[in-house]
Amino acid sequence: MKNYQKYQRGYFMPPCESNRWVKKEYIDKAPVWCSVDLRDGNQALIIPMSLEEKLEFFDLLVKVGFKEIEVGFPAASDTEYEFLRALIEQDRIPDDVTVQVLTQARPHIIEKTFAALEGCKSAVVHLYNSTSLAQREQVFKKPMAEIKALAVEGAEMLRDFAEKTPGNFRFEYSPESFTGTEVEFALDVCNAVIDIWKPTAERPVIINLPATVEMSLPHVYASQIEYISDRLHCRGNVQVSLHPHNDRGTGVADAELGLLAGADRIEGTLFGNGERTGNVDIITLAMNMYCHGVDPGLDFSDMPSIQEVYERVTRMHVYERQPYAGALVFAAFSGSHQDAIAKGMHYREDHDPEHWNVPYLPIDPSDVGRMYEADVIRINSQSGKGGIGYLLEQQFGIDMPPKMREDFGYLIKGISDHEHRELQPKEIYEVFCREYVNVLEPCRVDSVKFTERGGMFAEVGLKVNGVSHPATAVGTGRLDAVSNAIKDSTGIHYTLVNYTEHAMTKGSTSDAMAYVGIINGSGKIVWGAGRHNDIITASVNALVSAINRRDRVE
Ligand SMILES: CC(=O)SCCNC(=O)CCNC(=O)[C@H](O)C(C)(C)COP(=O)(O)OP(=O)(O)OC[C@H]1O[C@@H](n2cnc3c(N)ncnc32)[C@H](O)[C@@H]1OP(=O)(O)O
Ligand SMILES: CC(C)C(=O)C(=O)O
Repeated sequence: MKNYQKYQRGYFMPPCESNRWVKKEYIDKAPVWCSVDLRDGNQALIIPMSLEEKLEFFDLLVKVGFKEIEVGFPAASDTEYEFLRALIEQDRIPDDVTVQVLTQARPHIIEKTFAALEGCKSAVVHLYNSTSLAQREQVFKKPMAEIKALAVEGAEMLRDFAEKTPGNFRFEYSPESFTGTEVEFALDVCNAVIDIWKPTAERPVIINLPATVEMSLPHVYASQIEYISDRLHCRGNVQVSLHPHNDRGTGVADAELGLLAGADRIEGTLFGNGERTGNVDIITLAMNMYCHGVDPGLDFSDMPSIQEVYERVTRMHVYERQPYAGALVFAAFSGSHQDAIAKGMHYREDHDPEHWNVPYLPIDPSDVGRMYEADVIRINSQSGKGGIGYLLEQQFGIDMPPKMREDFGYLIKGISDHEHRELQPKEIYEVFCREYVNVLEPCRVDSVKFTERGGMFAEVGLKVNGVSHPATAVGTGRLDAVSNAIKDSTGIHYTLVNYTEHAMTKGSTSDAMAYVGIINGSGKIVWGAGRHNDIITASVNALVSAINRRDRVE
């Protein structure tokens, strides 16, 4: 990367300190949200949305709860124009939703914009012109005064057209390329526009300060916002709006620090679609507030359907690691994360079900329509006993003793490692059943009869390789008696060290599951499990399974 000297910082710091925002800790109330998916998002697509697709997306935005929606640039194309006409003529704009349209400061474009708005009950008309040093020098080739005049003339045209067009119109002005504009100049232009529009409490004006291209660290942007916000004319009747892009990957930080710096409103898109690296992702912003306990005023509780519509109509793909929405953002493959999540979920159930504080999961996946079963604990060679055991417990009601979880964990990791793939819960369950449960060859017990004779006496109908080995013995309990009988009759050496059992809680079954651990001839612990609707049979099967598996563990 030898060409770095080609670049220089192109932003402008405010002329005096503006950093009160630093002392604020978090965003304590939702801003006014404006979706620009149908305009900025749309103008960045390889194939812009069709009219039908825009209608479907509009309905989705309304459902999510947006009250301000930039529906397009009606002078740009027939589709943009017709889309706004369809919204108006088909009466598809709910009373509590305001549509917004974008226009350049050019008479024929403004005229066409107002023509498209005919019959619209209320709208925000959004005027922009670029004010940056680079655009003044290279694109418009005009000095500051002429650029300001362009804004002023545009503002006057909007005012005049609004006066003669029926409807309730509010105005928005963007000094486009704000981040490359001298801050005092941006302020001067914005104030000149405000002076023309004369905002009132009933008809406030929006001043939108876009990070058209992100050029600085987010704290610089925040300082610029605070400087301007403090000095705007009629500030009480002006909404300061932000429109961050994401060129440096810090669009969300721009928006958040900008809100701390005094902004009232955010323009952005779902999943951060938009020009180049995109507009700020409103889902991330809203969910960041949500997980600080602040109501964002937007509803993302059915993220999978939102994503489905978005991907279909934009032909974009939601990245697997996209905050709050990506397919993998709640997934834990690694053992220590899974273990902590499993323990955290149990802790929550037992101690504080009202609140969420589960390690590694900043929000409860079910709040955005994601499933614990499918989305959280996922098994591959990085996984551990905690997660694997938790998965079997949650999905199949298998609650192994801790030491057996370890044994099974290594078995599953090994399979995933050798096959080099993720294992699905059902496969894991099948391995568990195949490997441990009711392993009844070469030994099997077909019948047991217990009587009390100075201890528990067992008569065991034992078969080894299909040959009957009737056996009897006394023990301290039923399982001990059966175990002694098997040992005496077969000469197999082992020590029974662990026994647990539980009723199966998943599925419509009255089965019991029993687990037995024995120490084999090499001094290693070997596990077996037994499943049956009779608890004694389940426990005998668990013992026999462990005995039959004893040579599998070296
Ligand atoms: C940062 C943003 O996202 S801004 C929004 C950008 N979005 C879009 O541009 C999508 C929609 N745009 C379009 O469809 C077209 O550009 C139209 C219909 C608006 C205009 O089309 P055309 O006039 O054919 O072409 P074009 O956009 O190249 O016009 C450039 C001219 O407009 C001027 N211009 C550009 N922006 C503005 C503005 N905001 N206000 C006034 N004049 C402007 C340029 O200086 C240039 O002037 P010149 O003809 O004297 O050289
Ligand atoms: C029109 C303006 C707000 C814009 O889209 C931008 O600056 O990115």
